[in-house]
Amino acid sequence: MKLLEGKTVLVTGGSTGIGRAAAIGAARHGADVAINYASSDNKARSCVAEIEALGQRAIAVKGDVADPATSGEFIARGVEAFGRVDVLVSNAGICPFHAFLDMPVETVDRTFRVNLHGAYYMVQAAARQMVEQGEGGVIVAVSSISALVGGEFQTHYTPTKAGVHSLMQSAAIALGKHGIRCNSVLPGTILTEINKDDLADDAKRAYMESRTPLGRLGQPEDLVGPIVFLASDMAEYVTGAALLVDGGMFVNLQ
Ligand SMILES: NC(=O)C1=CN([C@@H]2O[C@H](COP(=O)(O)OP(=O)(O)OC[C@H]3O[C@@H](n4cnc5c(N)ncnc54)[C@H](O)[C@@H]3O)[C@@H](O)[C@H]2O)C=CC1
Ligand SMILES: C[C@H](O)[C@@H]1OC(=O)[C@H](O)[C@@H]1O
Repeated sequence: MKLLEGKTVLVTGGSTGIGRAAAIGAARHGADVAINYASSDNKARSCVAEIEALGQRAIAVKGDVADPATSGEFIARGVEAFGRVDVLVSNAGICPFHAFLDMPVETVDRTFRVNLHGAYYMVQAAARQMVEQGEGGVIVAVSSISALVGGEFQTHYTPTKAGVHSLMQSAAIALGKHGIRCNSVLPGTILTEINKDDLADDAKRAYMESRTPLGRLGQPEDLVGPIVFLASDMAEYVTGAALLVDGGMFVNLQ
């Protein structure tokens, strides 16, 4: 069953990892897709090609989500290509692991700007378009298990993920009257570019696996079902919710 037939889905940070899997997963469910991407033209092009091979339309729009101008441009290009925006997956993010006491100001600033400010601008721009269309819409933000628990080398990162989670709660209230649903997914540890170096440490990787009741770390594709579900009419009475997608890691104290 295709859950997003005829929908237009926009995904930030869509050329790699979770965003790419979500973009291609949405296309498999019948959506036309616009991806925002930061740097690699080749990866963005290959994502577009993969979506087109599924028989759906796709565009890639380059832009830094930390720049407030990027959000308006991304939404406008999506509307220009497909006529409307039904779903935004706000996913772009960075996690430059670093110790707390000597954390560079620039690293804190950049992480906040990309992960939290970027999500804010994108969610606001998509919501403005959805309100103008007058037929509701859906926003799914990629927060993290890190919205709920800390990380020694993530003191600049975990607050942004708590912020994204909180943004979805407040946006759900602000936008409910317009029929726009806002939810977040909270991935656990998913094997992507963002943590390739961190998990190159075999001992750390084995420890993270051992903490996961389902016995393995996640793959980007593990997020597709939860994101597509929240984006679809199957979740039509779900808003302001947060869905952990972590193989059980969060509940595993001892
Ligand atoms: N991999 C993991 O274990 C987890 C990841 N997440 C979140 O998932 C999201 C996606 O990350 P992953 O797929 O894991 O890693 P990834 O590195 O493959 O994906 C992040 C994407 O965001 C893009 N991006 C970074 N800065 C950007 C900017 N300024 N403007 C536009 N795009 C930008 C990157 O180019 C990349 O395509 C992030 O928000 C991350 O915080 C959340 C929980 C766990
Ligand atoms: C990048 C990390 O491996 C990953 O990011 C998150 O949000 C998770 O909590 C993991 O720490």
